[in-house]
Amino acid sequence: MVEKKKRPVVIGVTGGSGSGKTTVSRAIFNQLLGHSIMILQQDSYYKDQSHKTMAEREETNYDHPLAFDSDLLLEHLNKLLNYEAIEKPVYDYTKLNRSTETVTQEPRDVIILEGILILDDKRLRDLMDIKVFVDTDDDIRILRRIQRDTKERGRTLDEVIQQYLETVRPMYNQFVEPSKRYADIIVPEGGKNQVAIDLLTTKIQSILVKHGNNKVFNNIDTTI
Ligand SMILES: Nc1ncnc2c1ncn2[C@@H]1O[C@H](COP(=O)(O)OP(=O)(O)O)[C@@H](O)[C@H]1O
Ligand SMILES: Nc1ccn([C@@H]2O[C@H](COP(=O)(O)O)[C@@H](O)[C@H]2O)c(=O)n1
Repeated sequence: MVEKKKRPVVIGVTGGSGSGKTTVSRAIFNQLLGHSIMILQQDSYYKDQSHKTMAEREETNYDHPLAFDSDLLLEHLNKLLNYEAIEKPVYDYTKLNRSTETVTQEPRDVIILEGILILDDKRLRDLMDIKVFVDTDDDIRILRRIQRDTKERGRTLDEVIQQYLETVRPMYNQFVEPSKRYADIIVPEGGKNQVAIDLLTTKIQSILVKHGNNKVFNNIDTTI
């Protein structure tokens, strides 16, 4: 009998900033802990800005597709699909730049690709087995963002509001929300939507079997 070539399963999780993408991705990750699984965040692939001054970096539109090194992300995703390890970039929010360090990411059977603009890029979309859009009202998302950016990213309320009005909201309307049409599943209530998480994990397990990955692995590396 000819043995089927194994192929990892790719789940794309998108939605606006603060919608609950990370929470949903972690919920799926935790529910599939027995499998070989990883989360790849689009945020790690913000373009290198070493040639820019700090003032110039503050001017960057971080919600536009051109802010990301999508070619590198695509190259890495293709490597992971071939069961090759990647040197994942590390983003440093304090420097508004990619760090000089990289992290070795070993391939896994389940790849959760998470980020605001992953469904906007057809090349990435075409590699996904399941496309998920986490749908959360704008007012909830901005409130979450204010909390996160003032507590964890050292930004003032005025800065958060200005960035939201100048780039986050218009880019969401132009690129993120329209990408919802490509989603297989739209998840309201994000990580708290246990029915959606259960349905997704069951579907992932059935695709794993179809892709020749019917073994349950011990998760050696649980770093995200
Ligand atoms: N369904 C939910 N109910 C309440 N709080 C939530 C829910 N989903 C996410 N959060 C909280 O909202 C914040 C943003 O969620 P996160 O998953 O990081 O969003 P994203 O990755 O889309 O920016 C986090 O503090 C998280 O704990
Ligand atoms: N230097 C940066 C880089 C990114 N952002 C914001 O992050 C958001 C995406 O991440 P989420 O976890 O919130 O989805 C995006 O909306 C960028 O505006 C930033 O503020 N500064």
